Amino acid sequence: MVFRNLTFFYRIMETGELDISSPSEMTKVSVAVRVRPLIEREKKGDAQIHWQIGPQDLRPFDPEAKRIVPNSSTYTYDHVFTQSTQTQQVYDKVVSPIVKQAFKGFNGTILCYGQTSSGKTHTLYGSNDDKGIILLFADHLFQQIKADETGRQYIIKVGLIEIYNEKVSDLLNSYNPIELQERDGSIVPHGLEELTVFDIDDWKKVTERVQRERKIGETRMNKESSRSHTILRVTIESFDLTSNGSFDEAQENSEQSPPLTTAVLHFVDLAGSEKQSQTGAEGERFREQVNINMSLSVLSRVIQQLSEQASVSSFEGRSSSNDHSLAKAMVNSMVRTAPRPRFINFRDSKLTRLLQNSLNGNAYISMVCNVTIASFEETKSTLLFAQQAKKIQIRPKQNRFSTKSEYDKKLKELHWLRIIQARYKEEPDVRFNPRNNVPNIPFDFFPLNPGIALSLVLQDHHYTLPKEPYSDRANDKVRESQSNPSRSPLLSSGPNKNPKKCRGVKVIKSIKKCTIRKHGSSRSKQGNVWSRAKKRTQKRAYQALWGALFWRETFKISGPCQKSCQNNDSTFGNESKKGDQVEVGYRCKMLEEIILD
Ligand SMILES: Nc1ncnc2c1ncn2[C@@H]1O[C@H](COP(=O)(O)OP(=O)(O)OP(=O)(O)O)[C@@H](O)[C@H]1O
Repeated sequence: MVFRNLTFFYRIMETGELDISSPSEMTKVSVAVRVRPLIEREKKGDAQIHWQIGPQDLRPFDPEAKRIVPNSSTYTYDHVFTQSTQTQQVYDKVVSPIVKQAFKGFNGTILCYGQTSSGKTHTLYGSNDDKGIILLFADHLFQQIKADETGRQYIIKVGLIEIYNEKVSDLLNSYNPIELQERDGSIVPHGLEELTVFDIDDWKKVTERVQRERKIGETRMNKESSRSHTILRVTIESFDLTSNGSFDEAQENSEQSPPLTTAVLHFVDLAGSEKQSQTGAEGERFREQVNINMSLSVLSRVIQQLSEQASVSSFEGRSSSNDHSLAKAMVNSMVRTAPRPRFINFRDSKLTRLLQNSLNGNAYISMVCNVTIASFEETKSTLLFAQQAKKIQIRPKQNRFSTKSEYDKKLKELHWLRIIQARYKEEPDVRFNPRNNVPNIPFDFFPLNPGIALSLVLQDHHYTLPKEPYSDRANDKVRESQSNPSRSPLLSSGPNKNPKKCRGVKVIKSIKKCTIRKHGSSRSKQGNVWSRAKKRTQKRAYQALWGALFWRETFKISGPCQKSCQNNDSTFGNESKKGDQVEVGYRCKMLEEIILD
């Protein structure tokens, strides 16, 4: 045990890298400090140098005496990046190990922290001559997917959450409000609509939107200061389709590659803490500043509580592995007297509530603390925060799914997405400039809600799936399974053991009805709620209209339904010929599932 720990320790000392090769081990948050170059404002103001940068540390520097402050503390971190470092180097050391783990189903969080104008946004979003982490991540992600020769399939979804004045909203979807709900002990952003991205071009379109929609404002310290915290949430789902869609066969290989894993990555761009005297904020800017500072001080408190908790549990860990009774008694008495926080104040701000799952240990965390050597107090405060964060212990778990129904559900989603992708590939403009008299539909109306789209398209008709909707290696498997219904992951075959009522035709809505439908109408008579509800309705109608056109082209109309399922009392499949049985069963099943969604 001692030997293993020592090896682990030396590996960190040698490489300076976070070791996340053995996921069951408790590990620590990886903390890096990035020093930005002096900016125009500082150069003009004859800024003085207050910090000396070492290979892995920073020390206070006396600009008058031109030497390190005697007897001062040394602040040491996993990595220290100097003014000349490009973000690519930051990415390789800090983010890349987390992304590699995400491909195996482990969550990750990359958090940029620092005072206002210290370089957080630059690190995440970059500039013309220095690509930011978000774009470097996308390159890495799609390269890795392309290079995967195991036949695994991936679904990538992106959402953008903004916390502005303690209000949480969906930045890519008309600022719809997001509610933070607790489900099975995890915090879920309820109401967040994630976009599916298929390639790097999609990704660039999303990040352009992010840059446009982020709330920025000018202060004395920064011309483009973030006025909100933004969290880019990326979900990577990966499937093993090598077993021809058969869950049992996939399970057999599950040790090396589980049939279905999912990982959530958060890229957090925090607004920087600010002093009113420095920024000169007034009115709305001042209100924003108060909220930013409040949520950051809660974050600091939470980080401190978690680090105290980690010290207590490491005492406990040592005491249990030590057999010497006197030493054990001493350590136990220290543990009893050590300050153990009764609870962690996650609920005190929306930011900490949203990051609760990650900070609580179920995610690999890397923090990039941005500083400038031109300021003493602000940089010291960031360095102290980073020291606390270093102590937090984490033990992420692999998110793997093990039930057949979860697997089948995901396969079906993958199938739908592939159809959309194939359609989109043939005609890239269709996603952004749909034709057929539909005015410009903003990007966030995609991917369309298949339930609404189908409900419109299927009003009078039944449709058959195109025979060859797409062509690539993994999709051949799906096609193969379609031609062999007994192995199909998507279609039900043979006599239906649990016949259900066909509800498809009954619940279909017309476009008109959909347009006038009001969401949240129970509270709709009061001010904002009404207009928000109206906005959503309008969006949904657009979505539906466009969806109808989209699907009408994708699916072939096979004429009005002549089959027994048109009658609401009948059960699907029972009275059809053998050849029809699968088709009708699938159609009805799909309708029922999607419309009730
Ligand atoms: N590594 C860097 N190289 C070159 N310029 C940088 C670097 N980091 C930051 N800057 C410049 O410093 C200024 C402030 O950076 P940025 O807006 O990223 O700060 P911030 O921490 O996000 O500030 P705020 O909290 O106010 O939003 C910008 O002009 C940016 O271009």
